[in-house]
Amino acid sequence: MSWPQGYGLVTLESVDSTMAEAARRLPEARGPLWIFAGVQTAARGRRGRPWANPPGNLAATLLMPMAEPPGVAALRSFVASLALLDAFVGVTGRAEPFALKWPNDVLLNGGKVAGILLETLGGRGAASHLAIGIGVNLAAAPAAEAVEPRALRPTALGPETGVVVDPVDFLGALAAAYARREAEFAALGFAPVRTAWLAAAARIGEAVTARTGTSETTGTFETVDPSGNLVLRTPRGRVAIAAADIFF
Ligand SMILES: O=C(O)CCCC[C@@H]1SC[C@@H]2NC(=O)N[C@@H]21
Repeated sequence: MSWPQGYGLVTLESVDSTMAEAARRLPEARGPLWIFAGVQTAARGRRGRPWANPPGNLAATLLMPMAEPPGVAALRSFVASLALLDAFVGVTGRAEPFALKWPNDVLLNGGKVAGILLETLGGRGAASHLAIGIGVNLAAAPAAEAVEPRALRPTALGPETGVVVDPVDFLGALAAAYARREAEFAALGFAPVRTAWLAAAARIGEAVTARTGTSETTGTFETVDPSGNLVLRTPRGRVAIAAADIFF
């Protein structure tokens, strides 16, 4: 495995959550650090949901120093989802079964194969680090009944494609892809990331529903704007949504 220069790596057999481990390692964190675990006993997903982590799946968090304002740093969820897409294409040799779902899920044949959880950490007043947690269903997916009623069907790379990948090998592909995408983001900003993300986006031009805690908005998925917001065309006009769960 060729590991990207400047990125540290911690490998753990078992941990509660690589997100919790990232928070514990914050005091001694210097540059970007990947934290990989073979097993997680208390993995968490977006919006406080539990995340199933059977053995053979990838669980990792990238702890990144964060120099920009939170809104810009958060665009790394698009950087990370593109890196995941690159890694999937690299290990399978196929691009067409994969797509990206706003804000940062990766789909395989329309099912969810990977999720990303972004958290800010540290600092007094302003956060000093970003923790990018990545879970990939390589070997097994949770049962459909284990996810929310309208959520996408979970799927896993091995059972769906016949491509069996060891989590450590996948991490190598992901870390290399992330380093390339991060370098592009640092040099050129969000524009090329946005263009590449939109080229792989699921359901552009189709009706989707965005659910925030209290309300739902249904509209045609037009684009993702230069701030990373989801843009829906609705009977009331165009609506830009910063954070929501999307249902197809
Ligand atoms: O809800 C989602 O789609 C995001 C899932 C993120 C899961 C990963 S697994 C590695 C890291 N550790 C955690 O506890 N969660 C993230």
